[in-house]
Amino acid sequence: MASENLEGPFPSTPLRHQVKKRAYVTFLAGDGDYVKGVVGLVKGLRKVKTGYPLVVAVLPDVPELHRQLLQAQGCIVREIEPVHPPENQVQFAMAYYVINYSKLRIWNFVEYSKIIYLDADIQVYENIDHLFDLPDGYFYAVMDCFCEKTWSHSRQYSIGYCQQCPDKVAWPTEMGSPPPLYFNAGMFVSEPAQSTYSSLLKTLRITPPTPFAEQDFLNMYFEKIYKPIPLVYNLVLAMLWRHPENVELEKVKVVHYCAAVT
Ligand SMILES: O=c1ccn([C@@H]2O[C@H](COP(=O)(O)OP(=O)(O)O)[C@@H](O)[C@H]2O)c(=O)[nH]1
Ligand SMILES: OC[C@H]1O[C@H](O[C@@H]2[C@@H](O)[C@H](O)[C@@H](O)[C@H](O)[C@@H]2O)[C@H](O)[C@@H](O)[C@H]1O
Repeated sequence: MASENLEGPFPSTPLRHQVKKRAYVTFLAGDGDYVKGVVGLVKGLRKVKTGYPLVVAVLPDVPELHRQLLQAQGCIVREIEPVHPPENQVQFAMAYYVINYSKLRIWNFVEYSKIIYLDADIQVYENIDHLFDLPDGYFYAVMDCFCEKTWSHSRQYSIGYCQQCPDKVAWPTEMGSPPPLYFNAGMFVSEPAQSTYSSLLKTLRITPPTPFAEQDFLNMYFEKIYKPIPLVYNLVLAMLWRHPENVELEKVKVVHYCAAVT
């Protein structure tokens, strides 16, 4: 007997009566070790007794064996097509990050009313399901840090300014307004919607790539509705040595083992 589809939505149910669901989402590309990160992520979410599934958005190059491994761990595996930045301009983004534009596909997961996105190099140590109850209509994420060498291309880095300690080196008035608050795109809370998804892709087509690829793009796109949440929800490791005064380790719920340090 075919396994019963318990996932829904069920075609016979009129849309207005379908219960919109919530899910954690991560992104997986290639046949390398990131799949181990996803296994660690789903085990961590299970250990903290989350009430929601983990959906893994996989690019076509993720091997069947890795997909089966993730399904065996209870993940919902959904194949997505890559998203490419505007033609012939990809050189403006750091090559390592271009693959991450494909994260934009998750706004098309419209069977979910709200998602919490987590990179595969993230581990969850305490339950964060309550973030799903944050007010709708905003984009929630943790502020990033500009002090790593990966930021050496930026004005912030050149003058030693960081939003994590805005009083240490003040933004010079002669350089105009300080940059808007900037989030790390390895963890965020957002609401998939067809309108948002279409607008993201349409806007991307006319937006030249920049060093941090989709992270820069998402910061620009969601700037007006971005709401910072405490760093306990996405402790980027570099914060430990760049801004230890901002870290209360015993309160940290989510740790992000960013590329620059792994
Ligand atoms: O080859 C890759 C590169 C990236 N990713 C996914 O994209 C996320 C962001 O990339 P990365 O972790 O390298 O960025 P970081 O936060 O470390 O700068 C990863 O966590 C994975 O979920 C992937 O699956 N395969
Ligand atoms: O494609 C751009 C990426 O930008 C972010 O990673 C960066 C950022 O955190 C910098 O501030 C660090 O200096 C750097 O090491 C780190 O790789 C996101 O975590 C990742 O998911 C992805 O969006």
